[in-house]
Amino acid sequence: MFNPFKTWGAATRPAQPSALGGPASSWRLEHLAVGVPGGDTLVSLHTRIEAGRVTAIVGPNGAGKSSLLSTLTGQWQPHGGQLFFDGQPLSRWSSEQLALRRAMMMQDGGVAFDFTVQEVVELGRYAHRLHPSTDEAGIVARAMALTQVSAFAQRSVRTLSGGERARTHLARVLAQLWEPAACGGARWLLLDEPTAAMDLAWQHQTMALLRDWAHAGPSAGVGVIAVVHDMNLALRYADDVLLVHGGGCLHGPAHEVLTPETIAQVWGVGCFATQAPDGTAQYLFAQN
Ligand SMILES: Nc1ncnc2c1ncn2[C@@H]1O[C@H](COP(=O)(O)OP(=O)(O)OP(=O)(O)O)[C@@H](O)[C@H]1O
Repeated sequence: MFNPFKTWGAATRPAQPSALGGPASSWRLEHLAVGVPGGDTLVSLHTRIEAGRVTAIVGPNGAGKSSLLSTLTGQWQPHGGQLFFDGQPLSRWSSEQLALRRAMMMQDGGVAFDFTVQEVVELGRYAHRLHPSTDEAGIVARAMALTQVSAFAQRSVRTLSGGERARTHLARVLAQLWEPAACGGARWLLLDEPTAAMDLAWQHQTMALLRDWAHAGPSAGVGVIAVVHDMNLALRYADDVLLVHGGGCLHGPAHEVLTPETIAQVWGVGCFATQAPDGTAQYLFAQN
């Protein structure tokens, strides 16, 4: 049976020039089969994700979004196909090399020990311990200031609210990638529902910050891959959307993937387009 989710990927899109001026950095997913270790394959993907852009991973509960992230981070082995990071199979990268190039914020923000907020953010700098920056403390302080957790610096993360904890982990991953990697190449943020626990203002501040890191400012050129459930956040802040559904994916510009028709087909929710004052398309939803 015809399944559009298995036929349209971004694999044939031309490479974007790198905002860093170097060679384009990308993840290449070649017929990549993703699934829980020892379980069935959840989704197969054949596409390429490029740096200097925000890519939102969307899809229904259980579709395989977190599983895809776990595969991209190397925590889970692919069930099949190939996964290349900057042209090299992911398995050929050492964890030390990868830690200088990509930072991860997974769904469970719990920490095993009773760390303070500052200690959690300092963990982001662990990857740089052999070649520290000239201002390690300043990086940690600036990352905490950016996500406004400085006031909690000496509190145990276990005592924070869900949103405060999420902002602490956001500061951690930003601290990890604060400076361009000495080895060159773009830096990547892999984030699983970073805004899920955040209030309305922080959802927008976080997505705007991620977009700035991808597009503008001193950190321009960072690749951002983030699982999000909010279609309007994805429409407003993501360049591309990778929609995981029914064992396959759609990947392309956000407004081309997240059409009212596709949303109705995938989630069974009615969707009416409206326009924000800045011209951004946004949707109103109603159960069909
Ligand atoms: N460690 C695990 N062991 C067994 N099954 C798992 C495990 N992790 C996930 N699964 C199952 O794999 C499927 C995909 O899970 P995954 O977390 O990737 O979905 P998701 O798209 O991220 O969903 P959500 O939107 O609910 O976060 C689900 O059916 C889930 O129950």
